[in-house]
Amino acid sequence: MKDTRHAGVTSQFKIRIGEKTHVGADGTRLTAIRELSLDLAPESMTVLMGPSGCGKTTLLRIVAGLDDEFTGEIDMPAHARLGFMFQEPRLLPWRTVQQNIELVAAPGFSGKDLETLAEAVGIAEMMSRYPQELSLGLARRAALARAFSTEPDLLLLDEPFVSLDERTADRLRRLLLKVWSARPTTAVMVTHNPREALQLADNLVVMAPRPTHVLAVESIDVPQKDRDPAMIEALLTDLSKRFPANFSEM
Ligand SMILES: Nc1ncnc2c1ncn2[C@@H]1O[C@H](COP(=O)(O)OP(=O)(O)OP(=O)(O)O)[C@@H](O)[C@H]1O
Repeated sequence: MKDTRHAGVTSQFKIRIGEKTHVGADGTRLTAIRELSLDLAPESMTVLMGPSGCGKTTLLRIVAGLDDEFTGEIDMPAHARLGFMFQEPRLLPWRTVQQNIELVAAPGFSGKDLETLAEAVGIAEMMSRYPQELSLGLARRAALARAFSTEPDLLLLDEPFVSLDERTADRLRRLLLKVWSARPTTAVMVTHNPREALQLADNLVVMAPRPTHVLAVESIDVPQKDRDPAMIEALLTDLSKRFPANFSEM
């Protein structure tokens, strides 16, 4: 499944940020990122782990093209399609789940593709419902389906499973791996949950406090489906010794 990934292959996504400074309404300047360089391995899951407020969302917003007030460059193929999944599902309330997905789906995404995806993420029965009729867990499933329906070249996930109960979060992580393995795409995810990071990441990016940059990139070579709790705990013990600010219990 994952043998389509080639860690040695040149990245199509290169992030080079000299500096990103936020300017508050009162003129206060706050530098969130300084000298950050990161290449995303093709069809890999890159997970960003950094102290609270270090600049992770700022980084995702820049990569997404939502913020262009920075020095540096984001190198990606022209016409690369981006998919997003944020903490808030951000579904349009006046459209059904199906309409929300169809609105952003890739041109070649057929009705059959939609059916298959809805089935895979467990929302087949919910397609004619409106977002406010869904629990947060179901709304996140819909958001996951919407993100994949765009058939993205780059998928950006900003704490997609935060504030869900652990069982629901775990189910959603499995769903993410399932749909992602069926159609591997280059992905970047932000999380505060070290176990989640170790369960999902091919490459784990250890980020410095603000102004943030990359402290280390740890590759986890064992396929996600073969990682058991004992292995995750062993990795976590090792990382929390080396990077206590990023991997201590949160
Ligand atoms: N639009 C903005 N204007 C001013 N300051 C901002 C703006 N957006 C973010 N910041 C500040 O920049 C810093 C980095 O914010 P960011 O949201 O990127 O951090 P984060 O690592 O994603 O945080 P968290 O871990 O809490 O989710 C924070 O101090 C934040 O308050």
